[in-house]
Amino acid sequence: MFVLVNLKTYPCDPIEVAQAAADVADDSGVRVGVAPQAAHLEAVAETGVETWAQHVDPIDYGSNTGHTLAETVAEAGADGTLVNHSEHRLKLADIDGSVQAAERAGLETVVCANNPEQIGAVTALGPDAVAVEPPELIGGDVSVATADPDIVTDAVDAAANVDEDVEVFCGAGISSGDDVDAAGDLGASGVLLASGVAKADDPRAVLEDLVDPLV
Ligand SMILES: O=C(CO)COP(=O)(O)O
Repeated sequence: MFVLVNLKTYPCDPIEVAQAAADVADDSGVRVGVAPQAAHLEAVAETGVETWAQHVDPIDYGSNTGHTLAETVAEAGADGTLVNHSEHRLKLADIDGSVQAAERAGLETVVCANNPEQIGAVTALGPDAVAVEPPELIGGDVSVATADPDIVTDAVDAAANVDEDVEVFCGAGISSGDDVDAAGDLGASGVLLASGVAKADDPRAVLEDLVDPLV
């Protein structure tokens, strides 16, 4: 299982979380990544943690203002990028362009989607993974695997029907090792989470609990 922590724009210390995630990954052997804001990518990558961007734009070098270029994200030390997060939704053509830009720059890709139908559509674009995150459960305290297990199993089936090589993650409301375990039982090979770590008083303790069933 891959545990990918999206820091969004929460007012946490990205370096503290990144250092804790790097230590927890080292100690447990579990794959743990951190997705900070673009301005924090370089500092987060310097901790040694697997570092992910929250977004890249469907652009190339040149006359683009206020955009995020995949190559610059990779040079800052990122290993991968989210695309089409529910809080940064793109048109299908732009999701395709962002995935292509990420691949051009050597970044791994996780394309997010709201439901199994969208998972099928974005799987066809050939990312490394897709992630189903029901928007109504994001930021809540009930995990998607508990609140709506069918969404996860249907997403796994929808992706497999299009391309069995594309991994399926799930996210929303995940905050404990039990939630990670339940997601794995439903067929997910990774989880995306944010508030459970970013808003925690002790992010290191939450990270340790998240990986506990995987050790
Ligand atoms: O959007 C998410 C991860 O990208 C999920 O957020 P929460 O973990 O806060 O529900």
